[in-house]
Parts: sequence; C-alpha cells; structure tokens
Amino acid sequence: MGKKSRGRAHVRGALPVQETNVEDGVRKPLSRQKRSEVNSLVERLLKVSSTILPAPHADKEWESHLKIEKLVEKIRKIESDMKIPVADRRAYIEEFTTWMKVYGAEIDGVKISHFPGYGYGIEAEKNFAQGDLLLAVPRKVMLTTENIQDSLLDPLFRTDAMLQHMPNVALSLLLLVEKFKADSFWKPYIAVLPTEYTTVLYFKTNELQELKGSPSLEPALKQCRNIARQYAYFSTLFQKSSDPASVLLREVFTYEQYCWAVSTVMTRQNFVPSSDGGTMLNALIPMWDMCNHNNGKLSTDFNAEQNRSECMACRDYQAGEQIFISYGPRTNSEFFVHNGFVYPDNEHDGLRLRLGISRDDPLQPERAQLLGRLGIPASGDFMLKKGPDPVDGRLLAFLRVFNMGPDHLKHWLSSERSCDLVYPDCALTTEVESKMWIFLLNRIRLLQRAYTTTVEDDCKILKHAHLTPCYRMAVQLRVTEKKLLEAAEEYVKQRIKA
Ligand SMILES: C[S@@+](CC[C@H](N)C(=O)[O-])C[C@H]1O[C@@H](n2cnc3c(N)ncnc32)[C@H](O)[C@@H]1O
Repeated sequence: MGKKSRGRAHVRGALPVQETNVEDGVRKPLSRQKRSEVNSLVERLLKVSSTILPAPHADKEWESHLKIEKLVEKIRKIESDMKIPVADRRAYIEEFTTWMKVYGAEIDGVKISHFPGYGYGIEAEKNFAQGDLLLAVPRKVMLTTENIQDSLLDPLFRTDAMLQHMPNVALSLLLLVEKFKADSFWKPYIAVLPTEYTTVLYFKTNELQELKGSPSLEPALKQCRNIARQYAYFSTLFQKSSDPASVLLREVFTYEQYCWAVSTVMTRQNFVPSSDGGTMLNALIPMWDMCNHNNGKLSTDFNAEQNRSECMACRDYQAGEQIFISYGPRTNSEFFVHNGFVYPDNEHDGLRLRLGISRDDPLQPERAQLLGRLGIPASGDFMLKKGPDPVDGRLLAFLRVFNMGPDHLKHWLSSERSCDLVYPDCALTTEVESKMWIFLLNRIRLLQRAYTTTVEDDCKILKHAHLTPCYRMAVQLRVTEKKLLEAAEEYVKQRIKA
C-alpha cells in the first residue's frame, strides 16, 4: 500500500507528541533474505515458547524468558525494516468524535482530554449528577467478534482452532485486519488508539527484573511467553496460507504489531451481548474505552432495547473533572499484567498465595476430603487481601484444615458443622488456631524476604524523575505488594498475641 495522501494537521503543542496508528509513510515488505531469516527465527521461537516448563518454577520461567527475549530481539531488529512512520494521535480526535456522532453516539457533555499519568481520558464539559447518562455508544461503531463474519478474517477464523477457542486473540487479529485494510469502517477509531502500551509485553528485561521476588513475575512471564508463541504461530501461518487475512497481514505482521493488537484488546475490551442476545462477545467500545479507572461501582450496561452500551455517572461530576469508571474488582497484579497500570489506592488489592497439601502428608486424603466438602481445592491459589481483614473465609478454612491433627480432622469430617470452618468465630481448639497463624506468619515472612529491596528503597527510587514508565510501574507494584504484606503480618501477629 502506498503513502496516504489525506491532508491533516500535525498538531504540535505543549503536550508530548502522541503517535497515531495512521500510517504516515511507505510500507516496505522484507527482502527475501530477511524474510527467510525471520522465518527460521520464528520457527525456533515457536519451539522455545511451546516448551512445557516444570510446574511453578520461577528460575526455569526466567531462563525460558531470556531465551525467548533473545530470539524476539533478533526478530524485532530485522522486522524494523517493516516499520512505518506514524503521525500524531491527537490530530484525529475531532474526526473520531464527528464519526461517533454520525453513527448515533450520545457524547454531548464529555470530551477526550489528556491527563498526566493517565494518557487520554474523558473530561466532563458540564456538571453531571450521580446516575446521569455520561455516554451511549451504539453497537454499530463497536468492533466485536461478531464483526468477524463480515470481515476478511472470516475464512481463517472458520478453520483455525486457536481463533475459535480464544475470542480475545480473534478480536486482536480482527483489529489488525481493520488497521491494515484500506477502507475500514473503523479507521477513525483506530486512529485515536494509543500506538504503544505499558503492558508487560513492552517491558525490557531489566524492567521485568525489578519484579524478582514478586509473585507477579510468574504471571507476567507467562503472558510474555504466550504472546511470543501466538506471534510465532500466526507469523508462520500467514506466510503459508492463502486466505484473504493471511494475504493482507503477511507483509505487515510483526512481533511489535501483534503486541500492539493484543495490548489494545487486553487493556480496552469489554463484553456485550451478541445481536441475538444468546451469548457474550468480546468488544472494543469506542469512546467508552477512553475512560480511565478508579475505585467505584460498575456503571456500564448494555441497553438491549436501544442496542447500545450506556455509561452512567457513578458519582457527581463537575465540569472540567476527569470522569472515571471502574474496571472491576481486580488486584494490582492483575491490573499490571492485563491492563498495563498499577493503582496504589486499589481497594480490591490482594496478593496471591499458592498453597497446597503435600502428597507426602500422611493425612492428605482426610484434609483433601474435608476441603472438598467446603468446595476448596487441596492445592491452588488463595488471596491475602488489602484492608482490615486480609484473611478471607476460604484461606482461613484452608489454613485450619492444613494445620489440624488426626483427631481434629476426624472430628470435623464427622461433624455436620464443617461449613463453620470458613468463619472467624468457628469454635476450634487454640492449638490449631495458633499453629495456623504461625504457619501464615512464616509464609508472609518468606514472601517478604524474597524481595531484594525495602519499601524505603523503593520510595527513594520512585522520586527519580527519569524512570521509564515500565520501570516505574514495576517499582510501584512491589511497593503495593510489600505494604499489603506488612499489614497482613501485623494482623497475624495480633492474632498470635490474642
Ligand atoms: C481503557 S484505556 C483508557 C484510555 C487510555 N488512558 C488512553 O489514553 O487511551 C486503559 C488504559 O488507561 C490507563 N489507565 C486507566 N486507568 C488508569 C489509572 N487509574 N492509573 C493509570 N493509568 C490508567 C492505562 O494505561 C490503561 O491501560
């Protein structure tokens, strides 16, 4: 495809230049030799990223990440020949807003503005009272997995198992198809999307290394490995298939483009009912997806009668204020891995604890049976929560069962009141109670010792102005984790004293 000739203003003002996804140069395919180099690197990447690692093993995961990174770096270097210069994201906001209104969006009273620390966001242009309609986005402008059936992706979608089973991956590829198609209906929307993200896929090795000791490192590395594997899979597929999507994407599909597409979807997607109401669809909802997150109630709903998503004010807003929505009760680790940000005031924060009954434990069958009765697995992920009650009923019951002796287990297995084990005031011997609090305290201290810095060190680091956004986020995340552990430690110490 040749250079775009559409005239537009390159607005350069006080704000940093925000690139768009609109090409501002000539797209160049790779030379034959470079294509074959990429293909052989991709083959190796597919192998390395598909290797099954031994169950949770941080060192092995890190080793594998370094191998993947090495290959990805080589691929990126060659693929940089395919890079297309892009223009200012901000210059397209007006065109996008007009497009939204033409297709029936109700967005009077709000506008897109830049907010330091958040990127773009939605600003109130008038006062809103709690419960008022802030914006309404018709289905027509949404990009959903239902749009695949009328797109170039449809033939590939129908035959590819990964696309059939992973709607978020399918939506990512649909987005790429629409981005590179000459006459996409969604061009005005794609033009105002960010060109880069701060999801873990954009972290350099030294930035990810800042998470050593954190329980968030493992899901972050897994995410990087999964995306590298998917990239390698599709890169190979597009080179050899002749369906319309493969033909279109063959010359433009790079690791960077794939990271962009999946990051767009993972940081912005929502779910809406299908047109027949029978199922839920992964959807990109223009304009709504410009809202940033804070604590609060979910305030977006799909209005089936009007066939549109509606977002209500979850509190009063004054003109000039940034409007926030809640992305839901996620921990900071989840925000970090899936949404590309850390929210220090997160009231739903929590820290994953992996706990399990050892197979070598002679009482394993009894413990597993009792836990099973409570609907709790004998091994799995539990959560230490932020706030005054860090230990919820599920974790409490696990710890109790884990620390019971044979007589206690026998008693609770024959009791009709075993469900009481999830309640703090359940009548349990002090022997089991104190054993379990000591066990939890040791576990918390083990987690604390795994970090290589203290909260004080981290706070000093965060004062440096020159940190990259990804580096800053990694340090912010470990601060939230350490503070949570500190509070939980204090809570447990009080229980031991009592
Ligand atoms: C749905 S988009 C919101 C619009 C986005 N700010 C933009 O410029 O396009 C979600 C992204 O916004 C940013 N974001 C949302 N809430 C945030 C918060 N509370 N703090 C920092 N960044 C936030 C993160 O980069 C996140 O990936």
